Amino acid sequence: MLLECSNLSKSYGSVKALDNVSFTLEKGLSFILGPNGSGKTTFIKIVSNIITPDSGEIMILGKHYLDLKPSEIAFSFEKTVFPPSVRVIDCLHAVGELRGNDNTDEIISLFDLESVKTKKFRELSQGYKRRFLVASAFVGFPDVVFLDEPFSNVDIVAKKKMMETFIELRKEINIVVVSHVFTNLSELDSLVVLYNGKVMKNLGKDKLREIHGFKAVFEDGTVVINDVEKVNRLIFSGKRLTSIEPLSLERWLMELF
Ligand SMILES: Nc1ncnc2c1ncn2[C@@H]1O[C@H](COP(=O)(O)OP(=O)(O)OP(=O)(O)O)[C@@H](O)[C@H]1O
Repeated sequence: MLLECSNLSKSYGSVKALDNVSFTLEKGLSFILGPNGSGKTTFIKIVSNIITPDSGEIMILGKHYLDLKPSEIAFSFEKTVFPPSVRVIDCLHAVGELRGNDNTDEIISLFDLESVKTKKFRELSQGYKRRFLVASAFVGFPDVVFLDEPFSNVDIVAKKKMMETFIELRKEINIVVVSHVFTNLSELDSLVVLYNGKVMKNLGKDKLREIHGFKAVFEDGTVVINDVEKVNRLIFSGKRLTSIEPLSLERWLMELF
């Protein structure tokens, strides 16, 4: 197991941003998903020690989360700003030195930063800034990387490439993506869905692969998911079936809300 979060709570005044949240993440590639205001940022701020929880515990790779060293855990935040005049390549080298393993060249190649490596942070487009911030978390190949909204401002081609890179890297590095957008859900090793500060779903690899089937909609608005007997019963009771369509993991997720 990669991460165990137990009874985690954090309130801002009367707002319960995380309300007694417990979940587990498997090693590999995981997503923590949720709509705006569900508590995702609060969680990543706690893990990165920016804020302290009111109660609860997080264990990562068998250690208390605050006991992990910079060579073991890394973060990419949505709103991180690097010094504007620092060059991409110099910044990645500095991170590599800090983590005791400077594999900047490999990172530049993995995240397609070759064309901008000599540019200064302020010269990067929003999409390249995001790619650079995400890439910087992987320098030195820490044991686990937390990525806050890694796909924001990234075009669809770069997003696809980034996701392929995550899928490739997960054999060596545990990756936790915190996001309100999702992709390739069936390839994940675990998924947590947060909603209003609570865990709505926590699924591992096997369950994620199981979510497929069908969705039947009846004329009176009744929706039946993956229940052939119920569909038969409703048809026998005289209800008219208006549509039946395949159910994907993405559709299943949307049905939750
Ligand atoms: N510093 C703060 N002070 C007061 N309330 C806060 C603060 N930070 C977050 N909140 C509230 O806590 C709740 C959870 O916020 P959080 O930012 O963790 O959600 P989120 O899932 O990351 O949302 P988003 O996707 O919009 O970034 C929201 O109701 C938010 O308004």
